Amino acid sequence: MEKLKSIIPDRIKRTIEESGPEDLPSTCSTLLHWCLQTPLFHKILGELAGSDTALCGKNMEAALDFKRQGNSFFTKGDYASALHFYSKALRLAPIDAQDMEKNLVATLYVNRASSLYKMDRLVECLRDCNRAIVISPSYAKAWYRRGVANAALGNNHHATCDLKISGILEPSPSGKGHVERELKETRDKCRNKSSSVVHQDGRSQSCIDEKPKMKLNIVHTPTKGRGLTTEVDIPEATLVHTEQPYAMIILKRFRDTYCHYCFKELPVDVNPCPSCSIPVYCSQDCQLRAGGMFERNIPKSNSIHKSIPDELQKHIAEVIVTDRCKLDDNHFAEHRHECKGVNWPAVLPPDIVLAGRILCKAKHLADSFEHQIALDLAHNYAQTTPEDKLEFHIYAIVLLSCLQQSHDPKIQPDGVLIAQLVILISQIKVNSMAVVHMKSTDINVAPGESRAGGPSSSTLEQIRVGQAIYLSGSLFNHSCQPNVHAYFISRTLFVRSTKFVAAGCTLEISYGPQVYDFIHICLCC
Ligand SMILES: C[S@@+](CC[C@H](N)C(=O)[O-])C[C@H]1O[C@@H](n2cnc3c(N)ncnc32)[C@H](O)[C@@H]1O
Repeated sequence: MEKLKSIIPDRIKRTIEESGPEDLPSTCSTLLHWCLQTPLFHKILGELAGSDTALCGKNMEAALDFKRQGNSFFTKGDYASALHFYSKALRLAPIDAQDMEKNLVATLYVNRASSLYKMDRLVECLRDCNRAIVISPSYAKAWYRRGVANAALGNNHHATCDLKISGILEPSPSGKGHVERELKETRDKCRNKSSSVVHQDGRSQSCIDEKPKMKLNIVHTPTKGRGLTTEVDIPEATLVHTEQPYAMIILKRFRDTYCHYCFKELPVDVNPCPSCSIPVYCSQDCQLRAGGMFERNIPKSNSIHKSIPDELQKHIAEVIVTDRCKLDDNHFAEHRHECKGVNWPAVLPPDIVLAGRILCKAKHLADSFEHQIALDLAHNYAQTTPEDKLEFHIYAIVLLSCLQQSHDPKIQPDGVLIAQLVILISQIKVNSMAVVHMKSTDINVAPGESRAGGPSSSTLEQIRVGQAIYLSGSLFNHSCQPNVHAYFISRTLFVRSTKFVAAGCTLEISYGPQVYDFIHICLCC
């Protein structure tokens, strides 16, 4: 990109660097025209959006190689390393690929479930069994592993059903004998103990249902543009605002450790995107919310095996449904347009990929690219540095061209659309919030000094996991002596008062220690 920037003719650079918002359709159109005639632009576009250079797609050979390494560690009893390699294989395995006669992804989930079982991670083991069963409901080994894990958890009724199904589906006589023995043991245990059901999906219910009781009003302030107030007095520690993001993106360095949808730390049984190798999620639920439903030929439970009795068919249907979340019709799957295996979603800066998400969401809501994509947010394009103006232009053209090539050929980059995208990028710079999560790390001091059975102390660290646009939340202005504090739980923004705020006072957060791109006005500064 730097190379492309360096060969832009000076006269085009100058008009862009001196441009105001009203000049954008013309400057964007001029730069687009130059790009389209420049071989380097087409080369860059080919690398970012071309299918022959796509590195972020699925890769059967690499997946099989990781699977072999996983199997080798499993055989040696190194279950943590086996789990690591099965997860790597899952990230690359094509969803419909067969490995011998079984679906490769389902096999990998069962192999990983076996490692998790050995590591005594039974809830995670059950989740992986469920994932395998959703993909291959007639996979005897998946039902067997599920039965054994349920038995270990004391879910005796589920264990018995799982093992009975496994026994019916298992083709080999020795395998059937093995299942029979396990079933007998489980039945014996059932006789001696009462059954307790341990939650199988391990998804925690959200504890974030608190809603603010007041309405926020938009006011025009003399020095800071629009701001927010309320008509009532606000006691200290009152929740004044909650909001879901309009669009959100994880930062590059947290791609392997945090869920790309809910931004929580990843569990050991990560869920990869079924269609590309970039995002990983903490659950099937998050994966579906981010990527939408990938239609596959999942057999109806009653067609799995004719000799399975009705009560077990019911059990199969319940298991298959466990991992499906309900999405409303208007739900926008924010990663869907990015998962074609091409490189741009992994390579372009998060700000720009976020702009792509907003653009595609606007298209999804309006069902067209012809409608305005601009959001009702402040921007400061006029005050932007000349270098940034040039950069916004280049990225806007590159992003639109990538989307046209890899997502929707109906997108036609022209001066007007590119100008809207340049403004959108400026709005993201001014309004996007750093999504910060707290992480506690246990610290053990010298061995003799630590308390028995636990760490001697822990530190609480703020981790900036991602970046998001909250349409109302971005109306909070900055103060060095703020009266409200913004924090995040998963994707939700919460704003709470830190002191008593009298009715009519503007509610202001601290944007944090940074170099502000506006003339910073505070009573205290
Ligand atoms: C996230 S927006 C806040 C909402 C904005 N005032 C509006 O009208 O949409 C950030 C912008 O608000 C203005 N702003 C916020 N706090 C300010 C402050 N303490 N001093 C001056 N301008 C401020 C700046 O223009 C800044 O770029």
